[in-house]
Amino acid sequence: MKFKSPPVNSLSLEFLTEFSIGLEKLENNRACRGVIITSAVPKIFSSGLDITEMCGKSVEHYGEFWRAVQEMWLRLYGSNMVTVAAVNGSSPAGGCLIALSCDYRIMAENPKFSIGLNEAQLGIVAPFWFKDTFVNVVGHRIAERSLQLGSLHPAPEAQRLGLVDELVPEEKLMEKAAAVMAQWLALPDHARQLTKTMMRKAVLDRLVAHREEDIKNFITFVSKESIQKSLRMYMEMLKKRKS
Ligand SMILES: CC/C=C\C/C=C\C/C=C\CC/C=C/CC(=O)SCCNC(=O)CCNC(=O)[C@H](O)C(C)(C)COP(=O)(O)OP(=O)(O)OC[C@H]1O[C@@H](n2cnc3c(N)ncnc32)[C@H](O)[C@@H]1OP(=O)(O)O
Repeated sequence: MKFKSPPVNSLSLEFLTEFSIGLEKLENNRACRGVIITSAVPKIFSSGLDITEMCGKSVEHYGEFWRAVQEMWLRLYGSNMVTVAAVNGSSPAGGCLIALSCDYRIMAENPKFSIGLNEAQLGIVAPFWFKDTFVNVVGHRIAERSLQLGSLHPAPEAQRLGLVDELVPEEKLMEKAAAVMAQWLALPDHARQLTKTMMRKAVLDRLVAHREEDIKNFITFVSKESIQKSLRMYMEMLKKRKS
């Protein structure tokens, strides 16, 4: 799957819906045992959740948007397929969540590309299931420091921390992703799938059990004037940085 929503592959409601439908189709296709996720937009894997979806919209819209974010994660993190992220550009916040939800992460070895859960920098809080996914990849201490600081880690640092599994030159990224996929697909599906479920079930079940509460929390949180102000200021900062 190649993300192609210029300029920055931000995860809008429409993008998330299409992504989830795409994953569902592949999941239901018995001929498909694995998926490599990458981007067709130069230098950007995904800029994370589309901030405009969280600014100045109705309570109903926030609820629909957050349900779509949850749905995408439940499908990807809970997928029976082998999932490999070929991270060919920067990948903050929700973009990082997508990579973290895969079975294996390969990143282009460009120090200008960064990845991480930077929510704290926007004045917002990564939800518990973002945090759980992160902890499952890098461990508690690294996740705690990185989340509190809202760190975006340049590719070499991301590899040192275990946030990505390996770095390769950008031109070799897809070749390497295909080799990793072949290695993972060499195992019997049932054994690999049951193992994956065993490792991820508790974290998936926790969101399933608290899904409606999580949506309510998101709506309450994002509707606060102080949070709206932080998000607006962040968008302005992005625009200023450009000019
Ligand atoms: C106690 C707690 C209780 C309850 C909690 C419950 C819920 C939790 C609540 C909230 C959690 C919400 C979780 C959010 C996770 C996220 O994903 S937030 C998004 C974070 N993303 C970012 O910080 C990335 C921001 N973007 C960038 O850093 C750069 O744009 C990037 C490095 C990706 C690319 O740089 P560059 O190539 O230079 O491009 P530009 O910066 O010029 O951007 C081009 C245009 O795109 C717009 N844009 C960029 N990112 C986004 C985005 N994420 N959403 C919307 N729009 C974006 C940018 O403004 C430019 O627009 P313009 O051309 O100026 O119109």
